[in-house]
Order: sequence, then structure tokens, then C-alpha cells
Amino acid sequence: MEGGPDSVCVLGIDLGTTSVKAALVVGTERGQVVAESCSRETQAHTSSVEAGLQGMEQDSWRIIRALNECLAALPQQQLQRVSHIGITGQMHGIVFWKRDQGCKWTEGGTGPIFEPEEVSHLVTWQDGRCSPAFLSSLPLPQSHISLATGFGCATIYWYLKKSPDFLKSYDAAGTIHDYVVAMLCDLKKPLMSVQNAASWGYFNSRNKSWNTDILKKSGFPVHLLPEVGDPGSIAGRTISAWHGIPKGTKVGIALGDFQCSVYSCLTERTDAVLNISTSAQLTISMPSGFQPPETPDPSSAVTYFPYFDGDYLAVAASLNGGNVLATFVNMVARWTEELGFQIQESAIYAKIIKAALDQNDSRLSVHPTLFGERHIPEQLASVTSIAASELSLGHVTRAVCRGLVENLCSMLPVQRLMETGVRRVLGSGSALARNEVLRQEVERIFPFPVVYGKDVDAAVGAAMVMFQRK
Ligand SMILES: Nc1ncnc2c1ncn2[C@@H]1O[C@H](COP(=O)(O)OP(=O)(O)O)[C@@H](O)[C@H]1O
Ligand SMILES: O=C(CO)[C@@H](O)[C@H](O)[C@H](O)[C@H](O)COP(=O)(O)O
Repeated sequence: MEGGPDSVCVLGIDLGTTSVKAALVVGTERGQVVAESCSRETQAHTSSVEAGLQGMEQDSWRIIRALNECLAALPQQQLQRVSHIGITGQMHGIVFWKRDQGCKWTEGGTGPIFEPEEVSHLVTWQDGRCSPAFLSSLPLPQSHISLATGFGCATIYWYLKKSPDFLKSYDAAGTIHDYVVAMLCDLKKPLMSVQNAASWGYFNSRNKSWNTDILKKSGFPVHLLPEVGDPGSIAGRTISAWHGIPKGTKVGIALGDFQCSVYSCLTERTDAVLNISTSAQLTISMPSGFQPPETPDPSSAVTYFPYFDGDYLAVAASLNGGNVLATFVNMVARWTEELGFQIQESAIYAKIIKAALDQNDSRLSVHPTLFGERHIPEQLASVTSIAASELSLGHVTRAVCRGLVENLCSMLPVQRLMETGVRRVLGSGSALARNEVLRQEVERIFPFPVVYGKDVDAAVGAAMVMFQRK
């Protein structure tokens, strides 16, 4: 076990789109070390009553169940030593709850746990209910980030206009990680970091405030907007023991997941970070003192997101990452089933990755934007240069992986990385960690050395933030 019995122990949690991850980070003579980690798929996808096929919702109860399973799998002795908890998760999304009935605390196998009570589904960053026409009917935000479907404030507007009764059932809202912080600390008013507030839209990150005047004028329920605080600050203390973690443990304000992935590995300003989990991001840090332009360029694929201490990251945030491979694997599974055979999706991943390792070169070209991109939502996926001799699973998998990396680099070109002085690419995210073909394609496209992290990077980053700000 890493770290002596007296060493400081911090828990990091990442509530991702596909899985929940937890990491126990301890202080040692060698610096901070991941002593234990755990990951559980949430299987939380669920249908949307109000938005139908355009909706992309997750069952909050299942997300919290996966979180409970993850924590129950960590060693009790170490959990009892946790002094701080750092929480991060999927940005942009929104969950609603009733302030006094957000959860109920019960006795679990490893001590008290909480379970959601009067809580809505999570409407995720992948939600497509706000069409371009709907978005352009909304007031113009005073923000440097273009509003897009799946952003919390856009989703609230959608409910306000299409299903106002829904909103009457709730009096609080936040990202799913803000919800967890609010429950752990029994916050009467949810608290949100500027990182997550910026991801909801209608937020001015220069003066760190919501566009309250603009929103009020159009009847927006501003009482649902959380209070905003600085990333790295403490939101409160746990109101109960939790999975063996002592009552009174300090909990950090919830953070953005890509900022935490970056925090877990970025050491030099000359590093770029490539993260591939359900989505994918390519990020560089902007010079200290940088301020984004007042208004966004909606056609730009690069967005500026608040990082820590007033700094910004420039990010190409692609809606097409591991989810494209997951869709491909699911398609193969369904075709196989239609043909009368059964195969586990995990076995398909293993087989297609192995097959693609044998197909190093292929002319097949896959433009993999199955989910569109925020700056060009209408441009979906396409396949070109299809030769009869290059149709094996290996050829297609190789081409999908290559296409994913090429797509990200079309959003933030290698040339721009070189001009800004990038010397190294740091790879993070479990879709990358578990897929050697993707890693080969990353190494092929970048003219820099590529260094990989572990597969729980955002959780580790969330813990490190707490460590360094203790
Ligand atoms: N068995 C597997 N082998 C390789 N890659 C996998 C496997 N299972 C899932 N993946 C990839 O991992 C992605 C999810 O990564 P994860 O880190 O859990 O996402 P998130 O952080 O968004 O919750 C999937 O979209 C898929 O591409
Ligand atoms: O869209 C952006 C940023 O604009 C994403 O990078 C953002 O970090 C979101 O949280 C992700 O899309 C969700 O993260 P993940 O579950 O794919 O790791």
C-alpha cells in the first residue's frame, strides 16, 4: 500500500458520461501517488419523456449507484484517512432537484450512503433537443462561448418554452457533480465553479457572473442558477460519514472534467493534452493574463475555457471520441445478434483492436462525426475511398481510429500547436489507454513525443487540485 498510515489521503471522483471513476491519492516522498482506483460503468442511458429521440438523458439514480459501487470497492482503511474530496464530471449537462428532498441517507454495507430522491434525469452534453432554429430564437448571451444544444441554460430555456410544468417540480439545479457536492455538504443553494458555469452558457467568465439581466428579461427562472465560486475552493464539509470517509471531510467545489484531466498531467506550458473518453479534447494552455475575445466566433472549432487562477485553456472539444467506437461496437454486436450469434461488447473491442493492429495501412477514409460538431452540427459522418480489398473489420477499425484523431486535429491543427511552441503531447482518457490502435494513430499524426497517463486521469486531477490547495 502506498503512503504510510499517517500520510495524507485525498479522494478524487469523476462522474463521466460512460463510467464513474474514483482514485485515492496519497502524499509520499515521491510526491502524490495513486494508491487505489476503481471504475464502474453507469449504464445510465435512458429515454426522454419530453424530448423523444432528440433527447439524451441519463438516470441520476444509476449514476449514484455506480458511484456507491465504486466507493464500496475501495479499501476502508484508506477511506477513513481521507481529508479532502475533489469531484469532477461531464460538463454542460443539467440535473434538477428539490432542495429539501434531493436525497435520502441510508445505511449501506460500508457505512452511510445517500441515494437520489426528488431528482430529475441528467440532460447531458450530448442532448440534441435545442435545434439551431430554437437556439437562434433565444436572447444573445453576453459570453465568449457560443451557446449550443446540451448546455444547461439552453436546456432550461427548452423546458420553459416546451414543457414549463416540468420546471415547477424543482427548485435547484446543477451539473451531476454539483448535485453530489450539494448532497454531501447539504448545501441549501447549489454551488458551481466558473469552469462548469461557463459550460452552461449565459455566463460571463470575465466578471464571473451569470447574464442575469438578459435572462430575467425573457422570463428565465434565474432562481435555478447556482451560486458561482472559484475552482479549487472548498464548497463545504460532509454532513455524515460516507463509505467510511469521516463526517466533516472537506469537499471541493465541483470542477470540469477536461480541466481535471489537464491538471493531472500538464506540467509545462509547452505541453498539449489529448484526452479521449466518451468525447475527445485537444487542449493547450494560454499564456498567463490571456483574456478571450468578448464575443465568440460560432464557426471556430476552438473554445477558451476557464482553468485555474484566472488562466484559460484553448480546447478543440469534439463531440466524437470514444462514443464513435462504442457506436461501432454496438452496431457490430447488433448485426451479429441479427445473424443469430451472441458476443459480448468487451470481446468485440478486444477483437477489432487486434484485427486493426494487423492493418497498418489502409486507403479507407472515415470522417467519423456521427454526432456532428458544435461549430458544424449538420456535418455528419461519411466514408470515402472504399476499395473491395479493404473491407475487413481490421481495415474499418483502423480507419475509424485514424478518422477520430484526424478530426480532432482538423479542429486544432498541428501547425497551430507548432506555432504556439508545443513540444510534447500528453495522452489521457480510458478510450485511449485501452486502445493501442488509437495510440498508434495519435503517434502517427503528431510530430512530437506522446506520453500517456492512466485511465482515471480526471479523477486523479480532481484529487490533485484538492491536494495542492489544502
Ligand atoms: N473494452 C474496451 N476496450 C477498449 N475501449 C473501450 C472498452 N470499453 C469501452 N471503451 C471505450 O471507452 C469509452 C468510455 O471511456 P470512459 O473513460 O469510461 O468515459 P467517460 O470518462 O466519458 O465516462 C467508450 O466510449 C469506448 O470508446
Ligand atoms: O464539451 C466539452 C468542453 O466544451 C467537453 O470537453 C467536456 O469536458 C465534457 O465534460 C465532455 O464532453 C464529457 O466528458 P467525458 O465524459 O467524455 O469525459
